[in-house]
Amino acid sequence: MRIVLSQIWRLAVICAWQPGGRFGIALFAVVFALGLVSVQITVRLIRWTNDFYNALQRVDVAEAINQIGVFFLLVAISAALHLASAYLRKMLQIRWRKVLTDVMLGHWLAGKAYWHMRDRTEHGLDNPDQRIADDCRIFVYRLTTEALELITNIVALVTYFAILWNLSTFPLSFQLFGVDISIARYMVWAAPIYVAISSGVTHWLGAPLVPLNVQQQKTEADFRFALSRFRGAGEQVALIGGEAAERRLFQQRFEAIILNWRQLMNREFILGCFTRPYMQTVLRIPLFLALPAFLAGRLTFGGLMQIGSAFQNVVTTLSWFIFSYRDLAELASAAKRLDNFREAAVTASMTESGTTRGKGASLRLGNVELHQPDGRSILRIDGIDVAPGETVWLRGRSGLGKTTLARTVAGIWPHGTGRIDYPPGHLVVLPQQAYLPIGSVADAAVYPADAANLDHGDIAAALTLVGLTRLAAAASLDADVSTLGLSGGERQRLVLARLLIDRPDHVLLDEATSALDEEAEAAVLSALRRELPDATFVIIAHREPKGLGSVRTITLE
Ligand SMILES: Nc1ncnc2c1ncn2[C@@H]1O[C@H](COP(=O)(O)OP(=O)(O)OP(=O)(O)O)[C@@H](O)[C@H]1O
Repeated sequence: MRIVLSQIWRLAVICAWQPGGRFGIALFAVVFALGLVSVQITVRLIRWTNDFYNALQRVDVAEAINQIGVFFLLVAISAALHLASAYLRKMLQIRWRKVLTDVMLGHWLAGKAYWHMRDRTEHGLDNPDQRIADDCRIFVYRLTTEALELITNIVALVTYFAILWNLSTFPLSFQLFGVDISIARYMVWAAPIYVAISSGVTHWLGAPLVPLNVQQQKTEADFRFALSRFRGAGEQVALIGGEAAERRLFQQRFEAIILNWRQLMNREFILGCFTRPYMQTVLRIPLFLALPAFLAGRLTFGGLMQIGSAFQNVVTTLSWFIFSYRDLAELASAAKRLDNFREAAVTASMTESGTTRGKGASLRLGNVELHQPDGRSILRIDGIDVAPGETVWLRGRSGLGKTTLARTVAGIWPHGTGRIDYPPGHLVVLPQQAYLPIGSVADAAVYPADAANLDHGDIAAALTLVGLTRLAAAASLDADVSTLGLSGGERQRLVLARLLIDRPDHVLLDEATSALDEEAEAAVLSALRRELPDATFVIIAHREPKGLGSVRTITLE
């Protein structure tokens, strides 16, 4: 329980204290104040019950009509308060959700945490996209709703209790085994005892809902991930005829949803067997309890209805925990997943590389040894020195560790030892898989820069130089790149065009031209060399790169 509360607290502090979130505190306060006014309206309604029913008992028509007017006025104020409160609460929710989402995105992207966490599927770390999109929404919605209700209910409780205390002046007197027993103000004591026992039972029955909710979110996300991954790999699956295998996977993942869903619905059913009858009895029990006093003539009819109404308010306010158990369970599970995710992202963003990185006159690797995450050795390099402006071809058998070396030079592979020195200037590493972002051809050609800040004439010229003349036309630059059906080679050319716009000082290409035929590769590489005459080129490839002038070959073993 303490852990859950501290998780909720940490996330709530993020929502409220980050820039942009503080105005939310003011909104929270206003909604809370509206809640207090609503409590006063309810108090007035309790008094109205007395006035109205006593008027009925006296058959006082004028007073009864007057009270009906008062009733409509109170209802109108109550409705206005409710609408204003709901509106402001939604403003608060979207504001805090934005803050929380921004913070989570920041943690995920900082220090390339998203990359270090990519294979982690422990509790709360799976499907980070869902953590950010869904859990931030659920958490903020539940937090604002439940926290406001909790605070308002505490204040309301004190108010209703005071009313009940003042009204319950009569004792309950009965005989037990010949002994006279009299319980003063028994209506006041009955309410909390009744609710305390019921809350205990609710918690006992509902506790398994928290882990079941966590698991439900996970299974849903796993299913959605399988579907979206399939969508992205449509061509490969279609070519190989993998529909049946994919279907099996979808079914497996959906079975997991069903399995957990059944447990969840059983548990909710068990809990409902208690809370549902409870909700209905709560409204009747006060009348039964106050009946002895009414029958003994200690209460008027209006007094009976008034005390019933006050008791009902105390019990329903105290019962907030019981009625909200399912929502509180959802809040707790969203907080748990988000807090675990946040912690893991912060830790991942601080992942330290085993290799020492420094500055030097050339790109120099000294005694570099690369490992797999479990510590097994991949590749050892005694020394490689690449002078600025030089062109080097790194070759080695498949699976030797060339891509891992490229990742190490790029600074994202942490498992290794040794030292790497970097010359002054800007280094760009391009992998074999050409990544095209969501957006236009121009966006893809300048990624990660913003196409809006660049001259489209320069972008068109770069595309022409890498052989993508058909994309260089103004209309094509604005076309959605995902709709063009670009071939593997065209995608690689598009990515290589970025070098002509970005103009880095040092370039490391990890099989970034592997989808081009030799002639096309030579044409693109010679265009790159011509346009970037002073740049260093390190090419990882299985065949010798042509078009770059004199090339030094280093064979890795
Ligand atoms: N994230 C990872 N976790 C565990 N092992 C990994 C990981 N990435 C790479 N490896 C292992 O490291 C070894 C080297 O892989 P790498 O991709 O660097 O080879 P490569 O020389 O680029 O191969 P190829 O020429 O086939 O592209 C392989 O045995 C691979 O399985």
